Amino acid sequence: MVALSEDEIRTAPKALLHDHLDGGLRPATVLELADEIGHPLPAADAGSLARWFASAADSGSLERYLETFAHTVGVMQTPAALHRVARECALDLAADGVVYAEVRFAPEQHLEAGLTLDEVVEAVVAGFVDGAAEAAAQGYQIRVGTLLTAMRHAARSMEIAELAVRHRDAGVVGFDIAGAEAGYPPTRHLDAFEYLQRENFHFTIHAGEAFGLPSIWQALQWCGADRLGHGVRIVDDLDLSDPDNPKLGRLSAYVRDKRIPLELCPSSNVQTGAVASIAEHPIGVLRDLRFRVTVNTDNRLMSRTSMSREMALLSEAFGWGWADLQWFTINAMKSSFIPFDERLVLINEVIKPAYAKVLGS
Ligand SMILES: O=c1[nH]cnc2c1ncn2[C@@H]1O[C@H](CO)[C@@H](O)[C@H]1O
Ligand SMILES: [Zn+2]
Repeated sequence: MVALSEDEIRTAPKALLHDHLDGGLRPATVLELADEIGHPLPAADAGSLARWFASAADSGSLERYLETFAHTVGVMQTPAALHRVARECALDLAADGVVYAEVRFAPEQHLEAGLTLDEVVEAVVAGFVDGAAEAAAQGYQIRVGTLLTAMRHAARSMEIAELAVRHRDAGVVGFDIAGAEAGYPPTRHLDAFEYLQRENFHFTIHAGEAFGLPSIWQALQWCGADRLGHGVRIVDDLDLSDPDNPKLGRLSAYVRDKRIPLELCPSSNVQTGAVASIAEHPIGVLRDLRFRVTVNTDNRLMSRTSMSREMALLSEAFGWGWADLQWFTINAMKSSFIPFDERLVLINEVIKPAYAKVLGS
């Protein structure tokens, strides 16, 4: 089968659950914002800056990959800058054919110029709303939900969880923890997760990316995560020695039985060394075993990618076609943090009719 191209995939509706606001800036915007505040950058034009982000992030280590965020977070410190980045994010995702996106960022990293946590959230949510409205005027439909992230090495998760709940009726649909995984287990933030559960709120946890099964187990069985950010190391709990008879361990069986969504991010995993190549990415076996797999971008700037590109890479590596892409898209919608009836509208009125056309039925 001929692989689907990025251009073909761009025309189909897609849903994205794992995308970092501070990992998706346009290179030209980083340059302009840095210029305004005198933030020193490692490159002087948009082309070289784009290459710098990609190659610096290509380090094989999550810790070194994360160092590149100093140059995006550094220029996102005012309401105007936050609004601009969020607005452009909505526009860029919409132009890529993304109809539903949950975009995350860590408010605690945007306080350097004196903003309050609430002001940071308000600027970002307003940027998403304005970007989505502009996209609609250009003929692209997109809905963007905001996830608030707490940094796992820091100690503000309870405050950020309360911030998320405070803004739940104004665009914030979930909570997350991110940052270096090794040495910072999810249980460090147990009070925040228990609070969110009492509030009937939704959260995902970055787990099973740079560290393995214990992190996934804690995220689910101690913290009660609704989804796993990455979760790719769940393959360590599969016995694939007999290809005709794959065996699931207790944890991987639980993840599959409970339909726990895996927010897989193929290109990001190759850059941080979590997997060797797209072709060897466990998404192939996880999809075959019918885990609740979703495809995501993680950081479009650092990976020079988009939803269409991630799906094109997978189509090429695994021979996947429109039916597979529809399955990933519906999986993502089913796993989203917006209300059930709103998910159904997107699935039945936007996603299924568009795929029915390309599938020729
Ligand atoms: O793949 C990842 N794993 C863990 N942390 C990440 C990843 N990508 C980005 N961030 C972290 O999340 C923060 C908020 O968006 C970013 O500033 C970055 O430090
Ligand atoms: Zn991430």
